[in-house]
Amino acid sequence: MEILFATTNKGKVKELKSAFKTAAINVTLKTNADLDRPPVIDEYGITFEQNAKLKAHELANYSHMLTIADDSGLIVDALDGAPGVHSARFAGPEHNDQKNNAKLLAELGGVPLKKRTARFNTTIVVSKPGHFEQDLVVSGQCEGLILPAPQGDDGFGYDPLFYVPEKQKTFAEMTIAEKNSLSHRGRAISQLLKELPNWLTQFE
Ligand SMILES: O=c1nc[nH]c2c1ncn2[C@H]1C[C@H](O)[C@@H](COP(=O)(O)OP(=O)(O)OP(=O)(O)O)O1
Ligand SMILES: [Mg+2]
Repeated sequence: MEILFATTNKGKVKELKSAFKTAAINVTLKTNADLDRPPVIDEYGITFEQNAKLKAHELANYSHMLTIADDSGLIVDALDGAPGVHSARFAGPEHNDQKNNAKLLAELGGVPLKKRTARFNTTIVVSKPGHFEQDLVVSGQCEGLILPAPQGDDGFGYDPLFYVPEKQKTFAEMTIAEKNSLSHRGRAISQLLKELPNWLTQFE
């Protein structure tokens, strides 16, 4: 079976591919990078689910493929839940991972470690062209702390600042398999793998 992962984020692709491989799921995963001039999605939703659906539906319509989309973000308690659904564009129009991390550290300047609690959320939507009312929606969360300085070189996005107390490591200090075993995205993917076979039967 061929599925489109409607994303431009190579880090997400590595994690989903690794999880599918571990679960021995026999799926060929394509991404936006495999399409000819894929649409750029305006993620104007106010929830992760809305944004995941915007991505899944536009790319399903464009590709005519069964399509998965992932909308994720970091929810920081001391910032009243910011950056949340705005995590990708936290640093403004010229955002990138480095600028987003710098902005997060600046906003949390002077906040002691025990008040730097945060969680990641991933919401994944699976859409079949022509059947959007039957979307499959799953989510996962992971609790952690925002460190005052980056630690580790792996991963992407806010990974070097996101510390998981049980592992005494940031996401950027974990292998993909270890991150998937406890991360927001890993948990959402586990739920997806549990629900997908039964969800697919309604289209047989
Ligand atoms: O596991 C993660 N570890 C660290 N950072 C993460 C993670 N997961 C999402 N993030 C960051 C990346 C981006 O700044 C924002 C999500 O934004 P989000 O719109 O979902 O993804 P994106 O724009 O990078 O790719 P796309 O929309 O094409 O799937 O949060
Ligand atoms: Mg995005």
